[in-house]
Amino acid sequence: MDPAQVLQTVLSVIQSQNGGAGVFTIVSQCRPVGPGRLAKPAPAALRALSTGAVRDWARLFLMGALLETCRRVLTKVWEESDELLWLTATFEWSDETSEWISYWLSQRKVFSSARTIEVTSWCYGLDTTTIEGLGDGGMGEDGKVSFIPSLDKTYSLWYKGRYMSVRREKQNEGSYMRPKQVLVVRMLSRDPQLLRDLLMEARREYKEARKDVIDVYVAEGSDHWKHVAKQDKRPMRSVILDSGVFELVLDDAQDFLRSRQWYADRGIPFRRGYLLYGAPGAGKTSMIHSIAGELGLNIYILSLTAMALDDNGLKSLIGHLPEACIVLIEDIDAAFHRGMKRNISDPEQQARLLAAQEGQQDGGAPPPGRRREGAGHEGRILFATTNDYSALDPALLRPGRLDLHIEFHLASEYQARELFRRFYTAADGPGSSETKDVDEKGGNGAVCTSSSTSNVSAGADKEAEKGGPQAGNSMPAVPSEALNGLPESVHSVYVGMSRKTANLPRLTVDEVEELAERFAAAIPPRTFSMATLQGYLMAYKVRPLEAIADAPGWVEKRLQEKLKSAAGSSSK
Ligand SMILES: Nc1ncnc2c1ncn2[C@@H]1O[C@H](COP(=O)(O)OP(=O)(O)OP(=O)(O)O)[C@@H](O)[C@H]1O
Repeated sequence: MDPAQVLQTVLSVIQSQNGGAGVFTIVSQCRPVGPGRLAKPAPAALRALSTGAVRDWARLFLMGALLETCRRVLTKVWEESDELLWLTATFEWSDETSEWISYWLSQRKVFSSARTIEVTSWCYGLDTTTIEGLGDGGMGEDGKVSFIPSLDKTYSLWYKGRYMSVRREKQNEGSYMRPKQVLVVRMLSRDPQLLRDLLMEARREYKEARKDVIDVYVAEGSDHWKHVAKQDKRPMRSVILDSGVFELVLDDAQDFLRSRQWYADRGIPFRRGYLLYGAPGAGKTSMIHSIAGELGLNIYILSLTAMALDDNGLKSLIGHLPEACIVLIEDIDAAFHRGMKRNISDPEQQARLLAAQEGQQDGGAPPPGRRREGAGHEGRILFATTNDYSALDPALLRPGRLDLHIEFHLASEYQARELFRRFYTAADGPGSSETKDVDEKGGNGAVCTSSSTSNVSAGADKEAEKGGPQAGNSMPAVPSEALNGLPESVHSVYVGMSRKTANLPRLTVDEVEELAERFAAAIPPRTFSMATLQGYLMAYKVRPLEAIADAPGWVEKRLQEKLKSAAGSSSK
């Protein structure tokens, strides 16, 4: 028998048993075997449209509709109950708030007991967990590694007696279709205060853990600041400047940060810009880092030469800055010197944008979720540095753009003496106590006139830092003439000191003072940069007496080199 016929028969039987409830129709795709065709398909098709069949279709349809409705109702109820029962907060992974939560988590048991975790030696600005035994394994600073939540993994824990979950996941909502990562925190509670408490607690712990460090970010693309370094705060006293310069800038910046209302009342844009210019290696960058530490602000470095940014890109980057931070543009002359054409259209616009100022004013309102601190502490401070003041576009120098222009000079006698003194004073030794007042000091601080400095080749520093023939920790006998006139105690400290104990010689304050005087007397003022002097002393790390003895020869050699290079460049 034709298989189709067999099937047809079976189905007819089923249909008759069902009283016509289920109707199945088969249209044979097979070619008829015999001369006859498939037994009358037309009645089957007609049967499919019979009253019973229509009723069955309707039933089927109704059942489907019912199921779908149930599904939707349940989903809605679930969503509603979710809203009712849970608190949910989403943190952008690239935002600092995520770091607060990650750090807070890292201090909880959840990470020590988790079976899946992401480990990185890159600290994301965090000192989270130390794994013992990794200290010498090159895994992060002091063997510290960061534990961060794994992607798409949910971590559960209890907060103030409430169940809470944390999940790091990707969302396809990032700009330019880049998926963005978020940290989703959920709490089984109806009290939103709980979430605020968590946030405050996480922030407090995070800030406490980081009170001695600052973060450095660089611009990446037009909408992202990449964390590149975590630095210990540089003590103010380690930057030796002419009297009053550091204090002038620090006081001004502190005053600015406290004056938001003052600016608002007078309709003056809340911004402050400083231009540090002058000799290379004079301490411009060092001062900015130290001031950032004093103000507790992170540094955002904008490299205008390295990035092909147009107006919009720059605005967008500025819009992605936290409201309280330091923006640093190094070598601003390279980006905007006279006559140089950038993508950014007019110089006025350049200056406005370079001031890296209020997002609102430039139309670049900070996106939601950016850090907002107490109103009194908000404010971005711009530092721009240059070695070539005269090359700057006048638009950048107009009043109201970069408010204070501070000139940095080559080392004065005072600076040379202070450098020596601090170099050879043990941090915990007798010389570490309050430094004495020194009579001779440099200029009066902020200078707005043109620079009269001469540049020193950076190569000099490098050579000295490499150590040259004298570098190293070996302790040859100190030339006796270097000891002439020095107190006995000093002799005993240096002569025959073993390599092992040759960390930092113990000298009394007076002894260091005396040596520092002699060093400063050997260095002609305003001739070498502080970086150059530091490089020289590095080669005599634990040999201050030799540093003094060799200084005249070194100065002579350097001066001759300078003369030669000056003659070479003038003959060209
Ligand atoms: N005034 C200073 N006090 C203490 N150290 C200094 C001083 N100036 C320079 N140094 C040391 O010299 C090195 C270079 O200094 P820094 O980068 O701050 O100079 P700079 O003026 O920014 O140079 P450039 O203009 O070339 O960028 C650093 O290691 C720093 O510690």
